[in-house]
Amino acid sequence: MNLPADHPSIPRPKVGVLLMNLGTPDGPDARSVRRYLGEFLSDRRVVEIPPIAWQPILRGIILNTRPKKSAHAYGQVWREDGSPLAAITRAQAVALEGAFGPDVLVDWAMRYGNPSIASRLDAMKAAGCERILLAPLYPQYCAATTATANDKAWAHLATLRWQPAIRTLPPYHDDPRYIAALKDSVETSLAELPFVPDAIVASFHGMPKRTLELGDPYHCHCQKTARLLSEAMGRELVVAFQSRFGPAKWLGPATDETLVDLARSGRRKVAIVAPGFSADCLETLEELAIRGRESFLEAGGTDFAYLPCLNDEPGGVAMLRGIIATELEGWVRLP
Ligand SMILES: C=CC1=C(C)c2cc3[nH]c(cc4nc(cc5[nH]c(cc1n2)c(C)c5CCC(=O)O)C(CCC(=O)O)=C4C)c(C)c3C=C
Ligand SMILES: [Fe+2]
Ligand SMILES: [Fe+2]
Repeated sequence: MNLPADHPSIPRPKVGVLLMNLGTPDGPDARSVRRYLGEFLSDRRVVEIPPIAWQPILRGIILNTRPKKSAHAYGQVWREDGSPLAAITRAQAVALEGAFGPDVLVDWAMRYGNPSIASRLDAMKAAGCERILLAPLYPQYCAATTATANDKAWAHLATLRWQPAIRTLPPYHDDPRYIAALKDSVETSLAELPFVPDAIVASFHGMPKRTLELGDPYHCHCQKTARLLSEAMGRELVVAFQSRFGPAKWLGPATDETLVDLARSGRRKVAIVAPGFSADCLETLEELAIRGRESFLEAGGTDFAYLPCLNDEPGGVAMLRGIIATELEGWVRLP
């Protein structure tokens, strides 16, 4: 007798879905930020300078100057339930609990800091998960984000005698469900504004230009997301790249300079959205919504609005449910 693979009499092992995001300090204080930045900026996927040259600069200069400044910035956006990035990623995991049926556990982890990827993989194994979907929550693939999150999981799996089966969530920069969720979210936010923007900026996190030249698809993925979102909305979007770090040449145009140029060229009412971030975080809430606003208004702009990320809003959660369900095919019977 040949039973179909999804026959109800065939027992199914438990499945884990691990949402992974970048990471964040444990507190908005210089000590915690120093520990976090030390781990983050020592990752060779993030700073591609040989350690012999980079570590003295990192330990001797950056970790002695940046933590105080960054801690102040984190303090401006910290919430009762912690760092926005961690709190929102946790809320996304909670919102997805039960979404794939009783045999699928959903949990979350951070590439740097806590909760660590290793500790959550261990918890999933202890709960009986024999199959795990690693889900780096980056719509656009970048070696400095997607690949390093997966690397960290592989490194832990390398220590296990009995490994679970593993799949990874591919980048979803051009998935129609992601583009539709972005369009709905942006249009809903725009409808609530007290002004009609002259320009809408789509700001993506930057990266060194050299990584594009070395073949990282991140820049192309960002451009494609922006094009598809612009087509879906039937409106022009101004693409820019934020969060420049260090002296090397980064992808451009830079968001801060773009905002100033827009104000000076007479586009005085601007809305800005950050489609590359699945959750609001320091880079959106402080760099865009606070500092971006200041520099735009100082340059002569009159109205500025930061439009939130998809976060744990129903549209964003439904999109995550859809793209994750696609990857679970054959592993679970979806409710
Ligand atoms: C969304 C994609 C991201 C890419 C690509 C990325 C690349 C990248 N980032 C740095 C340096 C820093 N990034 C920082 C914060 C930060 N970066 C991302 C996402 C991407 N980074 C997020 C979501 C966050 C926010 C974290 C939070 O806690 O809210 C910071 C730390 C903040 C600070 O001290 O100002 C640094 C530094 C590099 C070098 C890089 C290279 C490819
Ligand atoms: Fe970053
Ligand atoms: Fe920043």
